[in-house]
Amino acid sequence: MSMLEVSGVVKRFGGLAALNGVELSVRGGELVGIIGPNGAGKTTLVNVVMGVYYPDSGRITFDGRDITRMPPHRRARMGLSRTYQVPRPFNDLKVIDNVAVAAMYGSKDLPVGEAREIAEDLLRRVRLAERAEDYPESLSVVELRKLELARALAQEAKLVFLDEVSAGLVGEDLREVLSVVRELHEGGMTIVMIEHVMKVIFNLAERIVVMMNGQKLAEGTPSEVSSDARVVESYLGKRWSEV
Ligand SMILES: Nc1ncnc2c1ncn2[C@@H]1O[C@H](COP(=O)(O)OP(=O)(O)OP(=O)(O)O)[C@@H](O)[C@H]1O
Repeated sequence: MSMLEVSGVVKRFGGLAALNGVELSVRGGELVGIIGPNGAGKTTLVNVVMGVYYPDSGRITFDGRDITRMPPHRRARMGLSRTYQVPRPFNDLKVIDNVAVAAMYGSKDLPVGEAREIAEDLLRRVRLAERAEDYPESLSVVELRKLELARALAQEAKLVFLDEVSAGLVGEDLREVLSVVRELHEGGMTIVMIEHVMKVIFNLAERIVVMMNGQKLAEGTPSEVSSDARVVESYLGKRWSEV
């Protein structure tokens, strides 16, 4: 059974249908990639699943419950989480406390000591343990991305959306973040990666959903999608290795 099921979701902003009947299904433990050009509706899809906006029509279920009109904090408590394109840590808190605060947010009566233990464990999982006692302003871009990941996972996440976790990273930094994502996936986390470019997720995602104009244009394994005629014609016009 799917962990997350998005069916027929429409979200309009004025006259524009940012989402125009989107279908998405994610099974527990999967790593799914969502790609598409600027304005395809990727971020709006994340926002609608997280409850930032309610859809104009359609239905969203998570863990067997209809969450279409559930408030965001209750979705978070059910284990839905996300990272943001632009990390927003608390700069006056140490790295470990940034994660501990995220663990305490919304969960009733979690003692500080336990929140710090959770934070320590998460920092190890994202390979940031050695920076635990430092402040966010001293972190590099890739380290900030890892902090953002740890914060997103802190509330007992079951499914996490990674919104362009690779943005601005190249070479060793890109490989490092992607191997952290791979390890989280291997540890059982359900992950949906939103990316601009296919090559970032080609070797990582089991399944790729291509979005275009608020709809799903294609879906399949990375090799199926990259040889799909509709995708090549309407989205690419160039070789996958270039996008
Ligand atoms: N709050 C909003 N108000 C009005 N229009 C919006 C809003 N959010 C998104 N849109 C519009 O909806 C469409 C889809 O935007 P969205 O950000 O979801 O695309 P995207 O695929 O995430 O693109 P990008 O890769 O640039 O982030 C765009 O035309 C955008 O301008």
